[in-house]
Amino acid sequence: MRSLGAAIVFLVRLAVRTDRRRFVIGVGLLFIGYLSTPFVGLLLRDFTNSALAGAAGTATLFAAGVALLLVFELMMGHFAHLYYFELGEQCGAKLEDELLQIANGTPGLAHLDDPEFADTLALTRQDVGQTRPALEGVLHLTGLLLRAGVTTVILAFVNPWLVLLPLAAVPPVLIAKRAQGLANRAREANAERTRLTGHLLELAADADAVKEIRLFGADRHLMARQAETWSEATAAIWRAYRRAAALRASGQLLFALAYGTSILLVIDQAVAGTANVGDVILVVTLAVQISVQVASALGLLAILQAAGRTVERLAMLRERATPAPPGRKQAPRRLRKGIRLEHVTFGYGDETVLDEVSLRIPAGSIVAVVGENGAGKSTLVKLLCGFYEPTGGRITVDGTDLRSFAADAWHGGIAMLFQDFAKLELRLRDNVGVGDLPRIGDDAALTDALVRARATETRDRVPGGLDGALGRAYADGAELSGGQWQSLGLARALMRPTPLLLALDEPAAALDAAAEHALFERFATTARAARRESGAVTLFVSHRFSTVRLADLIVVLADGRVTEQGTHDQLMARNGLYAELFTLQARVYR
Ligand SMILES: Nc1ncnc2c1ncn2[C@@H]1O[C@H](COP(=O)(O)OP(=O)(O)OP(=O)(O)O)[C@@H](O)[C@H]1O
Repeated sequence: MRSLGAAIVFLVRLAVRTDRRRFVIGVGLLFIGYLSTPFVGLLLRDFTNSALAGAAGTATLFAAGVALLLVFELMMGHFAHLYYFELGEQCGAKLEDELLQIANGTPGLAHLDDPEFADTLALTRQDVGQTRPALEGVLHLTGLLLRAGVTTVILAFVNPWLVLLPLAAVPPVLIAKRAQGLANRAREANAERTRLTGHLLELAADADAVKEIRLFGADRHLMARQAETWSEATAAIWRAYRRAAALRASGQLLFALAYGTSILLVIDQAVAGTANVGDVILVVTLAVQISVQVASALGLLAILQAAGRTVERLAMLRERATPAPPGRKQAPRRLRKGIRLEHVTFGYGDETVLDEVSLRIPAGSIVAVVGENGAGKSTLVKLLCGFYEPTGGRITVDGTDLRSFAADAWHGGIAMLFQDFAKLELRLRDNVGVGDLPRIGDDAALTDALVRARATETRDRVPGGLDGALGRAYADGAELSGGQWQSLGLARALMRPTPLLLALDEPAAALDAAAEHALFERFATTARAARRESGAVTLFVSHRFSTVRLADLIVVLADGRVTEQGTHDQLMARNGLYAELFTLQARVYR
């Protein structure tokens, strides 16, 4: 019940905050409509009595009154709907906004890696689509309660015992609440399976995955797994639904008993002469109304209980979201000394990924990070970008702890190409221009970045050039190769005029050898310009040693530790892992 109350308070507050005028008018019209219904019973009673007394004129007037009242009730409901429908949609949009804030307003990425947070976020996003029905549910339920109040008063005038009839609606409501809880628990217990089912379906329909899936003949296997998981999940959920339906039916049976008893009571009164036929018609009409109301209230309660869960989830997300504290420092405009990692330790969960990493990266230097798969190279880059905070040690920029900078300020100084760069299916201008939003409309700046990223050929392939659309999301969107998408990612990174950190995580992974060489040449030119302008540090992760050897400092990571560092010549002379890997690659590519 507490979560139900919380949902009602939450939704009413949200609606009032969103549009008070619309709320008041919508509620007013709806309640007027609801309150008019019981009076239909009174008019029917008077119609019956007049007809039986042979007063045809009065009876006709009452009959017309019934018709008018019914039309009035319908009209009020219709006009009210226009107001609260729109309001419900606005409330949903507001919650969507809040969820985006929660997901993006917390600095770093650690919260998104937390499975509980990610699951709750996904579930809440689904549920937010139900905001409008939930708000409608609150309004209708309140209307029903008001109507029940008026009905009770009218019934009390016929026979005081009849006030118990609306109360007889309470047990079915409580039983329905239990039934809904049963169904909810079953859905939650099977949420993992339901998610897996959805994922397997998406995988089978995903254009990128489908090639390999077909080639390996794995489609049947995946669909069989999907069908198996789906039938397991649905069997468990349907079992719970069947039990919930049986419980609800038992509640409704209780109400039907009360309904029959009250009609017998008033018929008995009529036989004894303490009530007239009109009273019998009145009670039958009101009892029918109550039974319809009980059925609608049960449906509304189910919606509101789900809304209660959403409110709880939202509260959990709000609690976990930690916006950056205000008053943090601004990042320097120019690097003077450089970046230092002092005994940096980090892990995504319990497992340590970086272990006591200490490094000095002087301002203006070009650093290459090498190491085997899973050694922690990308993680190191993400820590330098401030997406995660070290669990031990610290990273300093010109002597200042990275944690003390405002996240936005530090990100503003980073030009980054991620290993899993984003294929932003937007107009080409937006795809590249988001790298430096103030210059998104500056064709010269965009072209310069495309030239430096060697992406002009890609631009020329896109119908409409800078304003052409990219990707499958558009009917006329240009589809690009992996390397072409990456070249746009690089152009995006190069949009920033004076970065402090230019970071490229395997920039050449999708390029051929000639393109890689040309890329590094241009990259070195950009790095030298950035070094002059802002003392920028350039850091790149690569598995290609022909490129790596050109760096000022090469860092070898193994199992999350720095095992070697120095220039190419120093590391070759050391004859360690670097020398071994370099020689191996040189021999293969000779
Ligand atoms: N978001 C994440 N959540 C949990 N574990 C992660 C996450 N990202 C990476 N890891 C784990 O951290 C370890 C280091 O990953 P990282 O991507 O830093 O390696 P890498 O050296 O860049 O590898 P590669 O050369 O294959 O790109 C791996 O064991 C990986 O499974």
